Amino acid sequence: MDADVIVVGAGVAGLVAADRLVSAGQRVLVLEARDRVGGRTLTMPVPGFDGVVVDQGGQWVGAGQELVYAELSRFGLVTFPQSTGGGSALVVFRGKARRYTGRVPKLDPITLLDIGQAQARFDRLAATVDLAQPWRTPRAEWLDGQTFETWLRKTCWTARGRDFFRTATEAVFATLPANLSLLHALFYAASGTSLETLISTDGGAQQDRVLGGMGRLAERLAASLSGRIELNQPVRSIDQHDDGVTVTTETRSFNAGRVIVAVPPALAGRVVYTPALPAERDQLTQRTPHGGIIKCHAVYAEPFWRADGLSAEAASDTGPVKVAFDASPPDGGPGIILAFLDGPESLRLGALPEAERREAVLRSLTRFVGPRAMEPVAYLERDWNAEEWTRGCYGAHLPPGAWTQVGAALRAPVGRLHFAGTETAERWCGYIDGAISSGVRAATEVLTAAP
Ligand SMILES: Cc1cc2nc3c(=O)[nH]c(=O)nc-3n(C[C@H](O)[C@H](O)[C@H](O)COP(=O)(O)OP(=O)(O)OC[C@H]3O[C@@H](n4cnc5c(N)ncnc54)[C@H](O)[C@@H]3O)c2cc1C
Repeated sequence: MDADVIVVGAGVAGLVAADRLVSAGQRVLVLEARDRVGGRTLTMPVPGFDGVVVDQGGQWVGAGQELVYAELSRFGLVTFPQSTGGGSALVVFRGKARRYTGRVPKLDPITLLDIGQAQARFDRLAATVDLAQPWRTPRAEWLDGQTFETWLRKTCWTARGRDFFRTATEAVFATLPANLSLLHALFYAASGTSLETLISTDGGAQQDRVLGGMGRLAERLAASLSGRIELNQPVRSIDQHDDGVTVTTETRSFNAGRVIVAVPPALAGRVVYTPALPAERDQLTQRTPHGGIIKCHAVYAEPFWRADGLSAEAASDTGPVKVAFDASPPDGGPGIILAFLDGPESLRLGALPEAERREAVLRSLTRFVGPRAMEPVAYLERDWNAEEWTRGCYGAHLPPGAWTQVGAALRAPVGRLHFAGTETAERWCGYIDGAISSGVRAATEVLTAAP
């Protein structure tokens, strides 16, 4: 045996699972396809600015994500508020830009009333979701038998109200409401407290950033697992037999007693299993598509928008950039704007030559902070749709029928195989907090499983 337990995937979920198993005295080996750890978290230096970094993957930690705060503080990593620079946020709706402070964007009263009534109905339904077993939610088949878009068309009184939720859905799920089952939208929101929490900065999921970057968390976890992680080892097949499991990568084979597969379900479905996994599990992995994200950072000599009373936090109902934030370092230095290309826009722009995409992104940012947006001193982007070992972000979403028909296979172990990853989390599904809890849960499953 090469290890008691092999963990496939060195994202936060896999690293946390390995960490907890090692603490419990298990011999662990982590196999990672990439040449780095961290998966969907990745901190990169900004060229030309010593010590300045940007997070090209997951970056925020927010209200209710106690597991992330605890894990960060264990490694001495500190956070600072997203809203450091002050200034007004901006909403560009129907071509009209409006500044606002606080939580509620400045829209006309009828639209705000409509958003309020639809959100209240959504919250009432979300409160009924069984987070551990969404398919057991009251009226689960009815909720799962329609898309979020269908529900919005029935529920919102105004086109503007619908467009608000469409923009919010793209920002949160990186896909259109037409692609989500209503049950999934409700589950995901309840899993992260509420839709409002998911779209909010102060008191919400975008509350704090990590000094030095969120990528440090995976680096610290990996350092404490030193010698137990093999990089550049894409797992191609997993064979279960009477006395253990053989995991085969492109170049080597490894044996262990049990395996934790800590990769998103769609990618887990590309591994060849012997014997074949139960049909329900295979069908699940066929029905967990990813959203689409290109995360872009435009770097300027200074955060010039602050002199205009702007925070660089902006949302728009038209793209290509629909959501932007200030990503400048907290202690002076360059000004950095983070711009998301999400959903179908990310696929469309991802197919363009880099220079054209950059031009489109910067032009889009001029709507938020003016013409100086066109003259960055540096520009970085990461197309997560094109990344071989992610293939779209922020994570998986479930289309109609998937939760109620095959959802039970999401985290059910199969023989000596266990499943982790943020997609399997009950709380903060899709977020780093969910990745942590899933790693802890899978490690506990292994430790309590019959030998
Ligand atoms: C642009 C972006 C912004 C985000 N923003 C936030 C945020 O602000 N806050 C937040 O909480 N979350 C955010 N997220 C989501 C968050 O990053 C993820 O939920 C979390 O990192 C997922 O961790 P994981 O370990 O479950 O999966 P992953 O990080 O995807 O880890 C899976 C690992 O498995 C590896 N792998 C895949 N296939 C194989 C194979 N066959 N063999 C071996 N290894 C394999 C991958 O390389 C990867 O390292 C964001 C994500 C993205 C992409």
